[in-house]
Amino acid sequence: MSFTKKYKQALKKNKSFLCVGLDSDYERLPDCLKNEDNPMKKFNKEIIEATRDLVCAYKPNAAFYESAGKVGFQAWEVLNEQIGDEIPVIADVKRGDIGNTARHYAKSLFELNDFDAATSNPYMGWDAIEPFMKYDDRYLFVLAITSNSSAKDFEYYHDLYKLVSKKVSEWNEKVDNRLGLVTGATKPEELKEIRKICTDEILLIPGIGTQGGEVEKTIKYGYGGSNGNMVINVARSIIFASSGKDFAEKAREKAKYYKELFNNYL
Ligand SMILES: O=C(O)c1cc(=O)[nH]c(=O)n1[C@@H]1O[C@H](COP(=O)(O)O)[C@@H](O)[C@H]1O
Repeated sequence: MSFTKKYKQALKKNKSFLCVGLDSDYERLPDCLKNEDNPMKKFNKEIIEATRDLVCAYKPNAAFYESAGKVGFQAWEVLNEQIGDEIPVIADVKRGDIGNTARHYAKSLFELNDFDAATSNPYMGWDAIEPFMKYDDRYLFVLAITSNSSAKDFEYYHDLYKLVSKKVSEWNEKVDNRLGLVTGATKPEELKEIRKICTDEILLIPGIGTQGGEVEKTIKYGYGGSNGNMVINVARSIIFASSGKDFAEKAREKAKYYKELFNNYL
């Protein structure tokens, strides 16, 4: 099933714009898991089981898996299986490279690992994106305005984030609307501008929770098309809500809180 279809089904079933970020930092895993064969795998399993009816997507960020070495690679490889067929998985890898190399990134993410979507840095332009689009049921989220303070170094220059949004909207005509944008929740006014350009694209919106992003404005400005088209990511505030034995239970409570908070502003 395509990313878009899976996303829409999960949205409808769970009535939630929440995406749980599986940024399972090895150093922060609860002590009670330290004796497991693979603590990261077990942690993810518990978090997924505790939240799967509360989300429209999951977003694991590759950095946390790569930095854990073998344990991390093993945990990365089983994510799709652990999550199952009903919830889409966005591999946050921010890949962007010359076409020949990008082809291998796409193969790794969409063939070997079978993720539903990925993230990409658009700095190198269309030929860095095209190889991902050869997989005609997959989706790619392109960075437009990021949540960090140094976004100002490049992303505002000549309104670069708006140019990226315009390009994505243009490209979408040739790739059957399989490109979306990443727009940080810490920058709601820019999100509003992006939504004017990309009226129907799915927006991946990180930055709520630990980074202090704006919830009310995010929902107000981010909602697009007939069913909202937002994937609002929260990672640390949910998955590390407790470092005790009740970590999964507390993660569920937090996920429920965010799901309802988002829905209250609709
Ligand atoms: O592409 C992203 O997901 C992303 C873009 C951005 O502008 N800001 C941002 O925080 N992210 C990612 O979103 C997640 C945010 O995690 P928390 O701050 O713990 O909720 C991390 O995986 C970041 O790498």
